Amino acid sequence: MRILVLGAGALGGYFGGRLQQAGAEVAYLVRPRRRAQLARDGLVLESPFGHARLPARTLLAEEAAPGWDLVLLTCKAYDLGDAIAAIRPAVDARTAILPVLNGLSHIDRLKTEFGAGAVLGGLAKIQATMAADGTVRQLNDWRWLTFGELDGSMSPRVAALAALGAKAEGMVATAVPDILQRMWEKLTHLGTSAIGTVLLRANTGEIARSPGGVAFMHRVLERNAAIAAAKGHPMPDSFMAEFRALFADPKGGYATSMLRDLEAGGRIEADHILGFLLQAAREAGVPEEIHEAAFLHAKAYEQRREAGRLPRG
Ligand SMILES: NC(=O)C1=CN([C@@H]2O[C@H](COP(=O)(O)OP(=O)(O)OC[C@H]3O[C@@H](n4cnc5c(N)ncnc54)[C@H](OP(=O)(O)O)[C@@H]3O)[C@@H](O)[C@H]2O)C=CC1
Ligand SMILES: CC(C)(CO)C(=O)C(=O)O
Repeated sequence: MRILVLGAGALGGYFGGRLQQAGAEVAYLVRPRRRAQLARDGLVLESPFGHARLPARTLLAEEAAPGWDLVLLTCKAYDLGDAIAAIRPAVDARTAILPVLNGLSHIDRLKTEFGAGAVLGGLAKIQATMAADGTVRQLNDWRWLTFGELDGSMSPRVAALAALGAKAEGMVATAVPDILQRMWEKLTHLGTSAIGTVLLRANTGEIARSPGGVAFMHRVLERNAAIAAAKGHPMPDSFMAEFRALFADPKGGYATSMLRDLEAGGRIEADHILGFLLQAAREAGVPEEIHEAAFLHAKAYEQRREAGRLPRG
């Protein structure tokens, strides 16, 4: 399978590297700074499933050309417009586009840009980060890449990707017939985690050990589940039980990529995740004041970051 990975950051580097190890022909569509890093050091993975240093073939946007079975889209939501422009010359009639971004609204945007038939649904349950030196670090044993056709069919192309993923160490690649439901479950999970960890600037264990912390996280979870249900995607009981337990665990050390980005003084996906959920809460008639506070907190952070007034680390 010929795979073009847009971005070689945390998720692009990790899953691209694992698929490359499994035998796929992989190239990374990157910007000049990352290209230089990859040319110098290779793609460096540090992972509980084995470290690796892989040769990485890179392309810049102006070098992109057709001939790919799959584009794995791994940018942050705030880079989606540039990423769409970068992959456009690489997409032809046979190319499937698999986005792993958190959130949901990118799916409609990609359908509008490339046609509904080109776009798969996808989500990643993983905790990974890319260090300043370009090392891609997997932070725990989460390693799930889940994807599917938006119409629910089990097509040859999703079966082929699942078969390739089955050969890869350090990842579990699963094709599912209900990817939109799974994406709503991921948004309910991530949205609750992001609202809690970003608003309170703490991981789930630190929150759970604070007075009222568990009740607060459970309230956010219930509200996000109510939003998803109003959009036609009720959360299964097993999902609610799993996440109630996770948010109640005082020993948990669970944080989000949004908190990591914010603490590093980086850009965050405030509009795409928190703004989307706030709007959805309003549409669903779900009490919105916690969503409003989380979104406002993130937007005020963006103001302060843009003004160069973040504390020096
Ligand atoms: N990290 C995690 O643990 C998880 C992340 N996610 C989601 O996955 C998505 C990706 O996150 P993550 O991998 O952490 O992000 P990163 O910031 O680590 O990686 C994104 C990469 O995309 C590259 N990129 C963006 N635009 C372009 C472009 N136009 N051309 C070439 N490269 C581009 C960036 O390159 P450059 O370095 O040049 O800016 C960057 O390296 C997000 O939506 C996130 O919410 C989901 C689950 C877990
Ligand atoms: C849900 C979670 C926390 C892990 O997959 C995530 O998506 C993120 O950190 O962005």
